[in-house]
Amino acid sequence: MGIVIKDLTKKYGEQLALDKVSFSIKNGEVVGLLGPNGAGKSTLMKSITNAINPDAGEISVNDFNVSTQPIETKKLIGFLQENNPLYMDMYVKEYLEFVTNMRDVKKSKIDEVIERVGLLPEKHKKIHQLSKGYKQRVGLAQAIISSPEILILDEPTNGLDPNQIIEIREVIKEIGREKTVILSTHIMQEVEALCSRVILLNKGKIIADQSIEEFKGQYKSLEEAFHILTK
Ligand SMILES: Nc1ncnc2c1ncn2[C@@H]1O[C@H](COP(=O)(O)OP(=O)(O)OP(=O)(O)O)[C@@H](O)[C@H]1O
Repeated sequence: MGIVIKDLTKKYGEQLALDKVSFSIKNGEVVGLLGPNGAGKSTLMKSITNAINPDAGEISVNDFNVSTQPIETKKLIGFLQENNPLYMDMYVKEYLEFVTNMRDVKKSKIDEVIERVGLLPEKHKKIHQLSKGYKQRVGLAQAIISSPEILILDEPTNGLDPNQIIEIREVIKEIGREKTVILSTHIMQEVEALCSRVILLNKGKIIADQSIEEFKGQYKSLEEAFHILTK
């Protein structure tokens, strides 16, 4: 059960983005995925969610194989993608209604999720009229609307103001009490606030995989660990 990844490899042309990456995540863990720009974090997240096809290796989610049983695995996962692709011409509610239709989710979840991610004051707007932070909330809303067992968030607080960062972190924290969460971020504070474990990627390889406590035992801070391990 959980997420099991074996020897995952992905190349874009000559660029090796993931190089035989292997690890497992137990259900209920909240894992921070860290690494410098271009380390392979988004590629890894897109592979787990079946948004791209790896060249080699295997991924299973709750014992379903991501490449051969995509329907089963997609039902288990909510995904907030990097750059948060949304239908800009739709109203917030209209878009979330579209998502509920696609994923076979009850319409009653729409109002619940709008409130949960703090979209109430902006719900009457079209998505293109929203500020970046509120667009990010719509992305988070679509990721959690089906109450997925696993939530994968690619830089979820990117572009948010400090107040919004705190609010969105609270939402993620609450979800992380019950569900499995993998999130990528460049903000070390965020990892410390939300995650119990860190997987550090560099040039497509895992260079560290341990608990926050273990990192803190070995280094002055998570920032120092990142700096020393990735330079
Ligand atoms: N569609 C693509 N075509 C070609 N190369 C790509 C593509 N997507 C990613 N890459 C390359 O793969 C490598 C890993 O990129 P990826 O986006 O997974 O890194 P990342 O860790 O998420 O980086 P960042 O922190 O900057 O978001 C990089 O060298 C990147 O240029």
